Amino acid sequence: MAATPPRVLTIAGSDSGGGAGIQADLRTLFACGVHGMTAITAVTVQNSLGVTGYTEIPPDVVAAQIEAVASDIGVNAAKTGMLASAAIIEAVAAAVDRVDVGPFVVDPVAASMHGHQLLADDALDAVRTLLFPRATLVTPNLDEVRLITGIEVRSRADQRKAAEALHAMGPRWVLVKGGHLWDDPECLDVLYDGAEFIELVGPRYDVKHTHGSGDTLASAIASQLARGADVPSAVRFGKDFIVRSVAAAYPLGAGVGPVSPLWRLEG
Ligand SMILES: Nc1ncnc2c1ncn2[C@@H]1O[C@H](COP(=O)(O)OP(=O)(O)O)[C@@H](O)[C@H]1O
Ligand SMILES: Cc1ncc(COP(=O)(O)OP(=O)(O)O)c(N)n1
Repeated sequence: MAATPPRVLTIAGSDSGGGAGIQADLRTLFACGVHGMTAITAVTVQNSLGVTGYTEIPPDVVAAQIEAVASDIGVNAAKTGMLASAAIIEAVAAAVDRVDVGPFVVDPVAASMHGHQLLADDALDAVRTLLFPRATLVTPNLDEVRLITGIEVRSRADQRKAAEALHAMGPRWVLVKGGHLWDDPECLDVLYDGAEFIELVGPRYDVKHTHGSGDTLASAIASQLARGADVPSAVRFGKDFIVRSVAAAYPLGAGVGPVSPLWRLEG
C-alpha cells in the first residue's frame, strides 16, 4: 500500500473544454504528485472559442463539498478559482472558517481570457473583504488588479504599487502576475509580503495557447504549500512549472488551446 500523498482542495468552476478551471487544477495537482479534491462552484459551457454560459452551484452545496472533504479526508492546502457570485464567496469564507484547509491560495478569477465575465460585478467587494483577509496568497492577473484596486498596471513599477495596494486588503502574500504586460519582453511576476519584493522573471513565449495558465500556476503553488513549503519556495516552483507548461501548450479546437503540465509525467 502506498503512503497517502498531500491533499489539495480546489474550489472552482468546471470548464467543459478541459483547458481551465477544475480540469486544469486536477491535471496540475496530479502532475505535481498530490491528491486533488474539488468543491465545484459553477458549471461553464466552454470550449476553445470561449464561454457561452454557466450555471452556479447553490452556495450551501459549495460549502457542503468543502466540509465533506475537510472533515473526512483532510486538506493540506486549498485554492480558489471561479467563484461566480457574492453568495458563493460568503459561503466559501464561512466554510474555511469552520474547517481547517491549511494555506489558502486565492486566484480571484473575474473573466475568461476571451473576456467572458465569470464573477458578478457586485461580488468584487466580497473578494476584497471576505476572501483577501483569509488568504495566505492572492494571485491576480492585471485585469483583476484593475477591477479590485482601480490601478492600471503599465510597467514593472506599477506592479509593485499594485502589490502594496492589494497587500493592504489583508492577504499575507500577494503575487501580481505580469503575463498581460504585453510590451514586456519577459514575464515578470512580483511577490510581496508587506516588507520585501521578490521578482520572478521568466521568458515570454510567443504562443497563442495559454488557456488555463493562471489555474495551473496557482495549483502548482498549492501543491507545494501542501507539502509544507514556504510561500517564496512554493511560488518559485510554480513559476518554473508554468513556464514549462506554457512551453508544452498544444492546439485544441479552433480557438485557444491549453497549457500542459504533461511534460512532468514524461521521461
Ligand atoms: N506567453 C507566456 N510565456 C511564458 N509565461 C507566461 C506567458 N503568459 C503568461 N505566462 C505566465 O503564466 C502565469 C499566468 O499569467 P497571467 O497571464 O498574468 O495570468 P492569468 O493566466 O491568470 O491571466 C504567470 O506566471 C505568467 O508570468
Ligand atoms: C471555469 C473556468 N475557470 C477559470 C477560467 C479562466 O481561465 P482562462 O480563460 O484560461 O484565463 P486565465 O487562466 O488566463 O486567467 C475559465 N476560463 N473557466
